[in-house]
Amino acid sequence: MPTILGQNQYGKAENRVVRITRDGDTHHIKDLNVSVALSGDMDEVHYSGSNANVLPTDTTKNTVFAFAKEHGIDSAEQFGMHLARHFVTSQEPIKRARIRIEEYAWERIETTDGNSRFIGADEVKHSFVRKGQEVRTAQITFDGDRWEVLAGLKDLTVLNSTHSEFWGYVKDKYTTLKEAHDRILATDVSAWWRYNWTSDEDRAPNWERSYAQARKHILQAFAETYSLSLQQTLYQMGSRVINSRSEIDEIRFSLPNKHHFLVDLEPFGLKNDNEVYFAADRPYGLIEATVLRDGVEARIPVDMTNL
Ligand SMILES: O=c1[nH]c(=O)c2[nH]c(=O)[nH]c2[nH]1
Repeated sequence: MPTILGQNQYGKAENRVVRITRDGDTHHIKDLNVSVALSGDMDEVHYSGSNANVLPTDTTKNTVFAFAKEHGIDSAEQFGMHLARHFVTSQEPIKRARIRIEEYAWERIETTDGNSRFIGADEVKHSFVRKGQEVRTAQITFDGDRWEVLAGLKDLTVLNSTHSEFWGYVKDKYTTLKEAHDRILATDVSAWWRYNWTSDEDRAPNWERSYAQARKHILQAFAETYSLSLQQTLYQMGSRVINSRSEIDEIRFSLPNKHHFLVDLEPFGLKNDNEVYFAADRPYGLIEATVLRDGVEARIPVDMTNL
């Protein structure tokens, strides 16, 4: 049976580009997932394998990152228009470009304590939390006599665009990681904490307020810690919760290190001054630990945060 080629398109999907714009020590973030689909005179590559009309998908990826540097990202629409116009007008065989973009919204982490040297008025200028993300969790156990209440959250996505370093680590023959003195630190916070209330004879905590306060302290500690490792940030977040909430004795975190790699723009004659990053989704570092009030026994199961 003879066959003919039908509709076809190609390009690089899901380019995760993060653009940081620095206005003094106030940083702005644009976080996009950009998919490029090109079509045009592409019969030959399908029929005979001739690549004469094919702009590599790898090039379309590079263009996304280079344009983030060269043109900035004012809006997803404008950025998409720049890209689409570029592909259609610069390559004769390309007749149509479809750019799909998802934009992830971030808001600044607020502080009310006024106790950090990194804080402006009431916001940390380089610390962000993803909008509308987290899921609140709870686990209640009762044996007819005693209560155990665990509470927590997951998918609370946070990012510091500076005040994070990672260096001085062990190096063996397989180590290739470059030491970082100014990197992005981003994670999806999963946490479980345990209330020390166990008996109906005692007054139970105000669950709503405790949750809101624990969340606030986690965010503020993340924003206000000058981090030398995600492990250190984790410990700061945990001890901030334990020290400020007497009703909580124990907190366990599972923190994926969401790596952001600086994109090498040198091949395109562009300098990347800590502005354009590739947000990798996997593999990721996974940093997990419990922080306890001194003298209490650890009860939160080690694998709780993976449930
Ligand atoms: O904060 C970090 N902790 C690590 O243990 C680690 N390991 C790594 O490769 N990068 C990082 N970052």
